[in-house]
Amino acid sequence: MGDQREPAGPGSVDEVVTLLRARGDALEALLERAGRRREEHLAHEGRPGTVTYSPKVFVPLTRLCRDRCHYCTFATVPGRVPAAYLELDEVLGIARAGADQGCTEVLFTLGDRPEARWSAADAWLTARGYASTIDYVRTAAQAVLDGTGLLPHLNPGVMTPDELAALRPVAPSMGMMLESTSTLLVEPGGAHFGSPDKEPAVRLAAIEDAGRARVPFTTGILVGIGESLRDRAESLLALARLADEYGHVQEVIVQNFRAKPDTAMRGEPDAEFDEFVAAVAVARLLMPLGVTVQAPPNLAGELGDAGDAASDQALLLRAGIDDWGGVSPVTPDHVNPERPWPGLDDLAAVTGAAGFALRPRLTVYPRYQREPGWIDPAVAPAVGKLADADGLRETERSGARPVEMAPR
Ligand SMILES: O=c1nc2n(C[C@H](O)[C@H](O)[C@H](O)CO)c3cc(O)ccc3cc-2c(=O)[nH]1
Ligand SMILES: C[C@H]1O[C@@H](n2cnc3c(N)ncnc32)[C@H](O)[C@@H]1O
Ligand code: MET
Ligand code: SF4
Repeated sequence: MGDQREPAGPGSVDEVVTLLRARGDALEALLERAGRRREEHLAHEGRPGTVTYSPKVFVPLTRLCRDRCHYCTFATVPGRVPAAYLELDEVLGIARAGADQGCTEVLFTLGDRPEARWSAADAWLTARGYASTIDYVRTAAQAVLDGTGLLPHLNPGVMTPDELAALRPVAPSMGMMLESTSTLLVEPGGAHFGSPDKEPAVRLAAIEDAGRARVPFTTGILVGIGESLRDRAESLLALARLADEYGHVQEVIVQNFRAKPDTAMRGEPDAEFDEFVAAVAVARLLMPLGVTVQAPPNLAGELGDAGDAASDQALLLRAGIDDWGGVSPVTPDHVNPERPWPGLDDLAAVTGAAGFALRPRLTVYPRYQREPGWIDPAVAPAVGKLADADGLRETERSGARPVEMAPR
């Protein structure tokens, strides 16, 4: 993987900020550059003309969390949930429903270390003999592997080196968003005030630890949480450096937080989306070849307006994404529950109209399957059973239909 880094262009923070500001003709030029870089990336990976997604189910193992991110509606209090954690049979029920629909991924997304804050979480774990939330994640992921053959992707927040090592045999990939390198956000009034796990130094160190542990890793940034353009530039540069140094960053998610209607950007929805699209394009330019750039399709467009979603999705494709992330025929996006998944036919149509074939993939990307040392021997057979010859997922077996490609 070592030689994949080419000078992708913008080097200094100032240059990156200028690109993030691009609008009008400058934005058009940026999108074209990013599109060319995506073609280069896909050729480098041996899958030209292919945009992927992961057919998945979402397992919100616990919605209790020790952090208090101001944008998060996922985290809640013990009184509002039937139990602190899902039981193993509930997890398996969700995974089996996914298997029936051709899914290959079980996404474990959960609150960070809730036992450090909530006695209900601590009591639940203790009663069942688990030492920590991460210990229970390991058991639940193993149960999914054994019971369904689906592949766990683990997104449990900050992990220590010991925890990464413990989880590696039960999941071919893990992830954690950097969110932002902005230290101001952790100060009073900031979106991360009261969230010790969102301290930028802690997050950067955890992503680095995942690299040392050789865990194929998903990370990314959240756009529009009060960070400045300079913060955004520094965040993307930091991720590019980590990807370059350790080679473990399989994908970078650029996720848009949509500011609520009563905040500063009210009345400028297009400007807001252009700003997000510029961030996507800049991510593509900065990342080494081999790093997928992902944007979720369900956060595009005005809620309930299919045409608007389709045109926003088309813009994301122009900005250089090559993946839509996890899409579920079974479970909602529990992090953004008001935003339903697009139908696969619609997503295939948008992707096809842009000149790409939409293909299902596994949680772990093909290059980590090809190169030795990335996937733990304990979980490698489960990956092998689901993978096509090229390391993606066979289209027929996933329930997704092949798409006619429009001329480019
Ligand atoms: O449905 C979602 N999937 C999310 N995913 C899942 C992602 O779309 C896929 O699981 C990965 O691409 C692996 O296939 C994340 C995965 C990570 O590792 C880190 C953050 C996220 C964030 C989300 C999210 O907000 N909603
Ligand atoms: C799982 C990931 O989802 C993102 N996340 C959390 N809350 C929101 C929201 N309201 N809108 C968009 N993304 C969000 C964070 O980046 C987290 O790491
Ligand atoms: C629901 S948020 C995703 C997982 C973890 N709590 C984090 O913020 O990183
Ligand atoms: S750490 Fe994750 S689950 Fe917890 S409040 Fe923040 S975004 Fe929500």
